[in-house]
Amino acid sequence: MSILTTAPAPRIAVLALQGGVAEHVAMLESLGAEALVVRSPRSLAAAAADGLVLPGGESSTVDRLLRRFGMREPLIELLDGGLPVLGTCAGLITLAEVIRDPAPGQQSLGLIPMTVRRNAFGRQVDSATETLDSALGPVKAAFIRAPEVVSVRAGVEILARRGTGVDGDGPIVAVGTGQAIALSFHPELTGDTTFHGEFLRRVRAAKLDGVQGR
Ligand SMILES: NC(=O)CC[C@H](N)C(=O)O
Repeated sequence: MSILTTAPAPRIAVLALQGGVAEHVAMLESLGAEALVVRSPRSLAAAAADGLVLPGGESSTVDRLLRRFGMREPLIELLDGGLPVLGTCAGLITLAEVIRDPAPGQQSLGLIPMTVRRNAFGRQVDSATETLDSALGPVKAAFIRAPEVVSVRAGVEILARRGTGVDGDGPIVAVGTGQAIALSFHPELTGDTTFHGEFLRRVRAAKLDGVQGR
C-alpha cells in the first residue's frame, strides 16, 4: 500500500467579529484550505481548526468584541496550545505583547514578543500599495492605517521592512515565530498569496507532526 495519501484540506478558522474577512476566506480557499468563519466560542470549537487567521479592521474594536463575545479566553487557550496563526494589520496588533499607544483599556493576546505602534504611517488617505522585498521574495502589499513593529525580542524573525530589504533599516512590517506570522499590511487585498501560502505550508507541517507524534 502506498504511504502517499491525499491529505485532507487544512481547516482554517477566520475570526469574523469585524473587518476584512471575505478576502482572507477567498484566498485561503484558492490555496486549497477550508476556511471557517468564527464569531462565537461555539463556532470556534466546532471549527476544530488547524490554523487561525486574524484579519485587519480596528484592533481596539476587535479587542472589545473578543471580550464581549467571550472569545478572548478560548483564543488564548488555543494559541497557548500552539495553534498556528496569521494576523494582518489589526490582527498583527492583536498578537503583539506590547501595544505602544493602545486605545483606552485596549488589550492584546500577547503571543508575539514585540512592541507595535498603531497607525504608524499616517492617515487613511496615505494608504498605499507597494512591492516589498521580503524574506520570502517580492510581495505586493496594501497598507491601510498600518501599524509598525517598533521592536522585536528573542525568537521573532523579521520577514519584511518597508522601503528596504529585510536587512535594511526600514520600519519592520512583517515578522514570524515558529507559531505565528504577522503582517502590517494586507496581501489578501492585492491577491499576493506568498504569506498565506507560507502559512498553509506551516499549518500542514504542524498537522503532519501532530499525526506522526500520536
Ligand atoms: N487595516 C487595519 O487593520 C488598520 C489597523 C488599525 N489602524 C488599528 O489600530 O487596529
